[in-house]
Amino acid sequence: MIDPKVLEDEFHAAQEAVARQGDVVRSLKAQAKEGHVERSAVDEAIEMLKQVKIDMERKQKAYEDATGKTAGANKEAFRAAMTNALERRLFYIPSFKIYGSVAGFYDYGPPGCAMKQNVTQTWRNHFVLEENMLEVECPAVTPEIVLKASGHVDRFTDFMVKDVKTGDCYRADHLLEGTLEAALEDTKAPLSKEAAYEARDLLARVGELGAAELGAALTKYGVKAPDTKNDISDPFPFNLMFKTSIGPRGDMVGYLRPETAQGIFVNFKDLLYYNGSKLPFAAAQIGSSYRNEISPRAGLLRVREFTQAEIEHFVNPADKSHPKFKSVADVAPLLYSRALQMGDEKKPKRIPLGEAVSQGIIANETLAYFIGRTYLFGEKIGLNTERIRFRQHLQHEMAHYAEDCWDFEVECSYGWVECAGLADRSAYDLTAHAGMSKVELNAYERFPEPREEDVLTILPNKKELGKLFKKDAQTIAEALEAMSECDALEMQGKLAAGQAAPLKTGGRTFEMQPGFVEIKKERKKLSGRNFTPGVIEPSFGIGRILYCLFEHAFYTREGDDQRTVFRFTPVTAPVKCTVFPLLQRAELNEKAEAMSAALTRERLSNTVDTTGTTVGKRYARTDEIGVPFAITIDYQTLEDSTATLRERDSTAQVRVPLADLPGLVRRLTDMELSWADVAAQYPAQAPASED
Ligand SMILES: Nc1ncnc2c1ncn2[C@@H]1O[C@H](COP(=O)(O)OP(=O)(O)OP(=O)(O)O)[C@@H](O)[C@H]1O
Repeated sequence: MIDPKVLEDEFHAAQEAVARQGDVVRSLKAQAKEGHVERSAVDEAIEMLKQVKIDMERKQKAYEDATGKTAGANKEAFRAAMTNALERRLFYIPSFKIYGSVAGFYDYGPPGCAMKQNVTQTWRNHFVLEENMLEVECPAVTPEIVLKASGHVDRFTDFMVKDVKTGDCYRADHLLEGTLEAALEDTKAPLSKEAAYEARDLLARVGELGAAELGAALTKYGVKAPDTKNDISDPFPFNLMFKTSIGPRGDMVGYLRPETAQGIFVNFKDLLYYNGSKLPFAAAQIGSSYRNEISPRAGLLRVREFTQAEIEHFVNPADKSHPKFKSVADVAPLLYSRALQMGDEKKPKRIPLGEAVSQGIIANETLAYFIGRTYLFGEKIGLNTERIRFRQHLQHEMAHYAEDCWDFEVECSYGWVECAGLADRSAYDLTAHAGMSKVELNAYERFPEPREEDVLTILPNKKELGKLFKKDAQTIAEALEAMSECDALEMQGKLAAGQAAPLKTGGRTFEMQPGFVEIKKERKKLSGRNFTPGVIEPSFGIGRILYCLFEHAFYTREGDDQRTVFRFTPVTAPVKCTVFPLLQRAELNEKAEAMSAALTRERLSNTVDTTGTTVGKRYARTDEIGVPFAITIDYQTLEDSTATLRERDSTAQVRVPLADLPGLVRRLTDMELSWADVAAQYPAQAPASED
């Protein structure tokens, strides 16, 4: 195998050749304009540019195939150029900027807001509308008991280390990961075979290391504070939730929710009733979540307040088929299954979802259905489907109750980023909330035929309870009857051994003695059963998706003056159309305003640019925020009521009657029509110079 370093060097050399040839083309073009060189010299140089580009792409691919990474050095330059465009055009802005900003918080500016809204609305249409999901909106401030039940109060922690001199905080696992990756990639001082094996093994387990093991590893690999190279403290757990108090007395602890899902679980009983007590059904929530991330650094990818879009699809655990699975059975996303991750090649593979389920790669149809729908959603909003994959959690990455988990990962300059998690969480969440709230969170299933089964019965001895507990007896009897099977059997065990057993209800604890309650299993004929539904949870982060979309859409236009463009799909583009009066003349401006009003009536966001600068500059400005279509009003418009319509990516133009334009742009935006359809229907217009 060729040394990846050699491949990387070859790729960089090819990149430089492209840049040099780009300069040659630009200079020849300028000279040709002045008549100093023949046009054929420009064409020859452009042909040459194409060749060196093909060579560069081949070398980039060879490097990426050999290392599984996105080609390195230009990543930072690409990201810097893109974030520059995003921040300059106010897609997003560090929050509280005039006060020096606070890490992990961003404001969306006008185009950012519009895009976020478009992505969220597309998500709602694609999932909520399509599946008839029950959408809810719950408060972000959540009382402690809810998050105690879900496990967040005790376990929603990351290990943190501090710079011993400056007190700066870092995520311990991220520091270790960075150090291990650098050690494994270091071609100047390569690790021995054994050391590389150990480092790789540790890297795969970083997320599950306890404090002691993590601390030992940080010491062994000599990890220092990245900014100062000072020593770091031992790792210690840090809970990521923002704590607050509810009410003026300040004695009720609350947290800002770290995910929107819990709001759905606590409403399960009412939602099931709303759905006619029928399963399966799904509920969804879109809203802000809050995590006090230890060291948020990667822009929108890791922030402290972000929008989540979550689905909880409740199913009978005995039947996880999905009625619409057929519609995605032939969809073949890149699947990075456990087996492929452990295999020699370590590469994902396109596998039709029907096959993935029948071969047991994905645990069940419902989970696979959502994987398919997520893939189609990514495609719809304009993510590059070659840079989308679904990575299955390794066994040790999954919570003990989870049956199968896949991350929807999107490749960007930071590597593969988790943009959504899709998990079969079994009945864990509802069981946890039923246990804490003492409210039954069950569904009922009627059997096709009655059947005989062992059934648990709980018979409180009301006479005995009344004598001892007086007015509390009724509450105690009800709490006994509402016990889960697991709690009841535990109590039965204690009472049978002649011991007392505690019963917690309404914030108090009562001691149950033998004889207070009879707990037994009886054989009964049943026509149905109560059960705790399982849940399949697709959980999306809108900000991460948006960021990846920015990266996939950003490019610098061929050759000439390196204009930056976002090739957003019309569905997600922040503004759908710009209207330009060719020159600053009242009669042209008037027509432009009328066109803008007509577009607005079609619910198409649009702007009129009357700045009077060259058309080329105005096109460049709209390309830079990804506006897909532009209408130019010129003197011919005054004569024959037509205008030019330009498409951003091809820069092609057609001449269209004014009356047709709003409807046409509407259909293009809804992707009912392609640009090829439009070009076939209307006469081409020789493009005005874009210089
Ligand atoms: N700090 C964050 N900033 C932005 N989006 C986030 C953040 N944390 C989670 N998300 C989004 O919410 C989705 C679901 O949350 P989940 O709890 O599964 O994330 P996670 O596994 O904790 O993420 P990570 O491991 O990257 O911290 C993620 O796939 C991601 O898109």
